[in-house]
Amino acid sequence: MYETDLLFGIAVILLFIYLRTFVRDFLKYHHQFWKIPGPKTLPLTLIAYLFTARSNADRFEILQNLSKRYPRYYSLWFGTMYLFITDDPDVAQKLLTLPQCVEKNFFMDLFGFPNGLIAMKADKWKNERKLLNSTFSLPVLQSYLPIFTKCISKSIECLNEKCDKEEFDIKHNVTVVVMNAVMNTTFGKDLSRDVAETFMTNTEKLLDIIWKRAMKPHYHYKSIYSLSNMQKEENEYRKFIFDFVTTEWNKLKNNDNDMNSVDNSFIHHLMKVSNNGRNFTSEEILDHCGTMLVAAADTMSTALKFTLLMLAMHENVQQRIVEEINEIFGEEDLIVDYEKLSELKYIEMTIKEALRLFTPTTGLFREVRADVNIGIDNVCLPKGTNLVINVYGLHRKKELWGDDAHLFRPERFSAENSFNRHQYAFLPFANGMRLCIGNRYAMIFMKLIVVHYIKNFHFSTSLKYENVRVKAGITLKLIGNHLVKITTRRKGDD
Ligand code: HEM
Repeated sequence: MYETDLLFGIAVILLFIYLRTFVRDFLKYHHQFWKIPGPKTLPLTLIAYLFTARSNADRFEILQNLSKRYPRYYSLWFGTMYLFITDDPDVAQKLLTLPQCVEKNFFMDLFGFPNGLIAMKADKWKNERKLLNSTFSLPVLQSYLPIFTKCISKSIECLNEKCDKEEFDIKHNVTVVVMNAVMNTTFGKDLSRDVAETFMTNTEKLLDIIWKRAMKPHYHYKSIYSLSNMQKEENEYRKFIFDFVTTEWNKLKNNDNDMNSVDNSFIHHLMKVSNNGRNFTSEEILDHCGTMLVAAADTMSTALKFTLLMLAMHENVQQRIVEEINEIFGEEDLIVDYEKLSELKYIEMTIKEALRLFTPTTGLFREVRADVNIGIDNVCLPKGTNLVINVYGLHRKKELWGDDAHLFRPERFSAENSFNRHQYAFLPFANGMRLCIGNRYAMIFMKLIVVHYIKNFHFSTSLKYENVRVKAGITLKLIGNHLVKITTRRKGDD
């Protein structure tokens, strides 16, 4: 009896908190809510609607269908949150370039690492970003080329073991090569295969839990979430990553020799910034490094897994890449410096097309800090509105990409075909004020992987393009495995 009363009491209190927040926010936003198109359900109805969906993939589809039903933009209540969602490039451009929209919203607070660039509050972010830009300058990135090449050579040795055999999930190999490259350029350190995979597994699980929490409005309340098993799991994954970064940092900090040996890495460049007047605390250094590892690892491995799968499915594209490699390198062994890398235009187009269809980051989240006019239909968003740029929807819009928007066709990124394209139609790395700091890093590394892998192996798969299904998370996920078969590419195969 006592327990039932207690549970009833808790339920009443929670309902009260919920209704109070909802009524407060509803009074604040209702003028907009009625003006802007969107499902006019009460928040609880929409949540029920989303929850009756069988799976994460269905939920993602429901949200994407809403974008089709309300072209350009719409608004809805999600729990007690008022969301403004757009897949329109003009609106995206306006919002992503406005100082009033530089703040990340509540979803990004869940990411953690508050002193890292991704989740950092806007007031601090502006200066910090200026300082950190130097750690991703072109000379720094060019100096990473030999490191990337070494990691890729090791990866090719591992792939050789799978060559001319059965189909396998390329995920594991991609994970290891990405983690190794990122660890080397962050801490100047190699990882064993096991450690690389464990780090990636913890990262994926952490991001998965953050996403699940974001999708469950009752867990937006810290008091409720802290009682859940998800919170315990999240702590575990976070602790793994935090301990990992702390151990690496302590090793370097306590040993000058070690610090000198990593003079070509993010931590070294960060210390240079720190010694030049902006003294970072240990906490800030750990958050910056943790952010870089997590931000780089999951996004790049997602992008690469989809790119390789697309190559395996599109023989004609692979063939065109082989021709490009032959044109640029002839019969010589691959020695890929920055100039040669810049000449690999078709590989770049291929990666961009994979990033368009399978953008690792499906949405961008912001909070409006002062009332803003979105620049069309005289819509004004009040302070506090949560913005979502639906990048996945934007990248597949027929109005922007043509009737064949759903097809994998790298040619749409040729210079002539891109000439008239809206600057904000393609946002895999965001754009505007909080553009991804690692975008050039990612493109260099991914191009290098593709040129080496395709020079060495022919990719195929039994999977069919028309059966590819995805689900959203912090990064996009394929439903099923990235199955490929690789065979040795011999001279004359092309
Ligand atoms: C294919 C690979 C990548 C993709 C698709 C990607 C995507 C993105 C996107 C969409 C954002 C903006 C997030 C937002 O506005 O909420 C972002 C920010 C960021 N990314 Fe990347 N990223 C990639 C690779 C990398 C790499 C390699 C690094 C570091 C080595 C990195 C570090 C960051 C950081 C630190 C931010 C926060 C920037 C800021 O707010 O100033 N990313 N990334």
